[in-house]
Amino acid sequence: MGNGIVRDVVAAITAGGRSSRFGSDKVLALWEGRPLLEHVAASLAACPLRLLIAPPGRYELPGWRNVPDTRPGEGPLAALEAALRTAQVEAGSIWVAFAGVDMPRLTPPYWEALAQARTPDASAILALDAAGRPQPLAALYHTALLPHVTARLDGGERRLRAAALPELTVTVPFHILQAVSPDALRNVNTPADLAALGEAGR
Ligand SMILES: Nc1nc2c(ncn2[C@@H]2O[C@H](COP(=O)(O)OP(=O)(O)OP(=O)(O)O)[C@@H](O)[C@H]2O)c(=O)[nH]1
Ligand SMILES: [Mg+2]
Repeated sequence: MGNGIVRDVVAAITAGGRSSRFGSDKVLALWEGRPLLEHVAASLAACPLRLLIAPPGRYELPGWRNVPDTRPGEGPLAALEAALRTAQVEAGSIWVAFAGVDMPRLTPPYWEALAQARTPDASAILALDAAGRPQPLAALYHTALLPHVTARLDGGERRLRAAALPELTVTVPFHILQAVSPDALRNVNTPADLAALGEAGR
């Protein structure tokens, strides 16, 4: 990954959604001739441990370990719990780069910019979008958050933005990310979103 700055991060792509707005499985939808899943995976290819959070056997991604949901069908916050748990078991206390499958414009420099924003106290690093809102997908989460995430899930919470503790979260300004990785936060929810993605590198 570029200068290798995020080699100490575990990669996790969450791909267990229903694609209900897309109308067919968006994980395998093609952009520039390759499935969305492969674009996101390419942005994290340098991470030594790579996890694909999805139902067993649904997708094959060489070099990526399939990790089933601990709470199947319960959404991306539950998928983050599965990712943090596996990362902790395999690698101990560590950062996890957590990505949606539907963000094909993510790049290694995007993740490097988040990684550079890490501080000793922080447990989440979130990008700010153009409107200044923190983005819970395509973010870094530390395994230290696992008890908090589990407790929120046990309490009925399902929103991914409940994962980060505000006082322990670092945000990265939109303009910094836009400079190194244009349109990295573009998210494909509908076929129209896919058509509007444009061309890589622009
Ligand atoms: N592992 C796992 N991933 C999920 C789950 N629900 C959503 N995701 C993933 O979370 C990311 C963001 O979710 P959405 O954009 O809402 O995707 P989606 O749920 O497939 O799409 P909609 O049905 O249209 O909401 C995508 O990468 C999804 O695949 C789940 O229950 N388990
Ligand atoms: Mg959804």
